[in-house]
Amino acid sequence: MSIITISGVKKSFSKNNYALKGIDLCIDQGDMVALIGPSGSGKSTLMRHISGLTLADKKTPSSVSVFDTPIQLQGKLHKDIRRSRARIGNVFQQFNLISRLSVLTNVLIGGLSRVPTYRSLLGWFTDAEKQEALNALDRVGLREFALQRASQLSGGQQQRVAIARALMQKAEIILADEPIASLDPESSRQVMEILQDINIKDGITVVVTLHQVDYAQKYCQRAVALRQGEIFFDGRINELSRVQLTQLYGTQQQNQRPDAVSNDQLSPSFELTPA
Ligand SMILES: Nc1ncnc2c1ncn2[C@@H]1O[C@H](COP(=O)(O)OP(=O)(O)OP(=O)(O)O)[C@@H](O)[C@H]1O
Repeated sequence: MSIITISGVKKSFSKNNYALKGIDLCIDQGDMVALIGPSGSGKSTLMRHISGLTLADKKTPSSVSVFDTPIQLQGKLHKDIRRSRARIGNVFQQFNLISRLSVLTNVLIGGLSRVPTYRSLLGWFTDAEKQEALNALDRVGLREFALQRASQLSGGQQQRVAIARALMQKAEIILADEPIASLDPESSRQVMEILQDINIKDGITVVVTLHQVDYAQKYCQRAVALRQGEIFFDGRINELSRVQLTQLYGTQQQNQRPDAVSNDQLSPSFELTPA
């Protein structure tokens, strides 16, 4: 069953310069999808359309829906956007925590949409909510850090707190935009394993943008590859051939960030289907 449906999405930030050139995409409930492609291919822009943080061009008919409820229609936010957003957890490259607050409070904030407004304004949380937040921290292996300030945690730990916050939110979809871009390999592995764990055990749909193709191959079943604002590949990741990867990353070398994967960076350890 399709849980995210994107149809006809075009986005230009300046005249005749399209970041997205008409995207049609369905993502099924329970999928773990890697959104890959060279720097500037439109991955973040597409993710932001799903959460309604960026609006499609108004000139073209387009829609983005989650759970059959529109997020945006023809470039206009839908009136029920708050309800839909409450079901989507966002994990960004920049960890997006409130650094002066404790780890526990940051996780509790994930549940704010479910508590009465007066309690959320006062920051009052029940024992049951605190226990739930501690359980979420357990899932990401950070229970013992609950009372520390978020700013005292490493980048990888902060990213795991952001995932715990999405669990507390009871998000049914997690959109993770470059969650491991600034992390070392060990922290990257931990973050990806946690995303995989909650995808498998909790059935949470995960869409993750990645620069590192090897992480996509290791943790995701499906890849959607963007190139110059268009879908270049959509299918099982083990069907993405080395030739296709060369076509994908070989055409926009001049636009790539230094940390983005390039042809000659493709590690020999990649298990690619022969072309
Ligand atoms: N707010 C913006 N204003 C102007 N141009 C933008 C804006 N956001 C994105 N773009 C442009 O849209 C295109 C797609 O950018 P986007 O960030 O979606 O690509 P990406 O694939 O996520 O890249 P990266 O992997 O480097 O994050 C790029 O040409 C970018 O410069």
